[in-house]
Amino acid sequence: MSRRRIGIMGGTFDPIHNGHLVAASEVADRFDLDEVVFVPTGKPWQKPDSKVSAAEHRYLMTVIATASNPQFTVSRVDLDREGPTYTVDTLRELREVYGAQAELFFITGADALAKILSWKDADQLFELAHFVGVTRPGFTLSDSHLPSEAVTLVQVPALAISSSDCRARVAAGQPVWYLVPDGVVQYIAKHHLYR
Ligand SMILES: Nc1ncnc2c1ncn2[C@@H]1O[C@H](COP(=O)(O)OP(=O)(O)OP(=O)(O)O)[C@@H](O)[C@H]1O
Ligand SMILES: O=C(O)c1ccc[n+]([C@@H]2O[C@H](COP(=O)([O-])O)[C@@H](O)[C@H]2O)c1
Repeated sequence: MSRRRIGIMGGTFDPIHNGHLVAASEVADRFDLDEVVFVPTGKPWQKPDSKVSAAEHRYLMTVIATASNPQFTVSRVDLDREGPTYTVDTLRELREVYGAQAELFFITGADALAKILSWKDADQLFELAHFVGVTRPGFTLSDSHLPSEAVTLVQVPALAISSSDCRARVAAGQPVWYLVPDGVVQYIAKHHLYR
């Protein structure tokens, strides 16, 4: 049996937007992945607490956004673990879930990749998964600070969308249609998020 190839898309997803989905879809195609698991962060310790929406809202928006794609799944590992979210823990837990034979590919945008050496136990991350850095408008994609065999850089269609811009648009009464999936637009309105 061939080894399963699993992409991991970690993020705060406050809210999940089409930039996340396009990046995951593109990497799934290039790397011939069997599945991409979206992992909403529990406590993103490098973002200010007061600014992050309740975990269950972020989880449900991620489920809604990914529901129509048979290759996409959502994991609660980071939401259900106590304390700050560290990717080193995420990768260890997902290794247990998917088994020793699975190949794991952790997907990060250019901004996240640039900061990866500030993550907990950064030196161990590259033994736990292969890292895929994707282009993102406004950021320079580089792996010169990282071990060369551990990272692959991939160009994805440029979507100049960020969660912070989506939140600001909702707060200002501007539309987020076509920046986030339709179901997420409706979820945000129904729960009065970002007002
Ligand atoms: N438009 C995009 N294109 C490519 N990658 C992206 C894009 N937006 C986010 N990412 C990547 O997705 C992952 C999760 O991002 P996150 O949930 O923090 O969204 P964000 O838009 O960066 O949020 P915020 O604006 O609140 O900081 C990160 O690795 C990030 O680099
Ligand atoms: O492990 C860490 O210390 C660490 C620090 C910052 C971010 N991360 C992970 O990077 C991913 C993207 O994070 P963010 O903050 O850009 O949404 C997400 O899976 C986070 O858990 C991980």
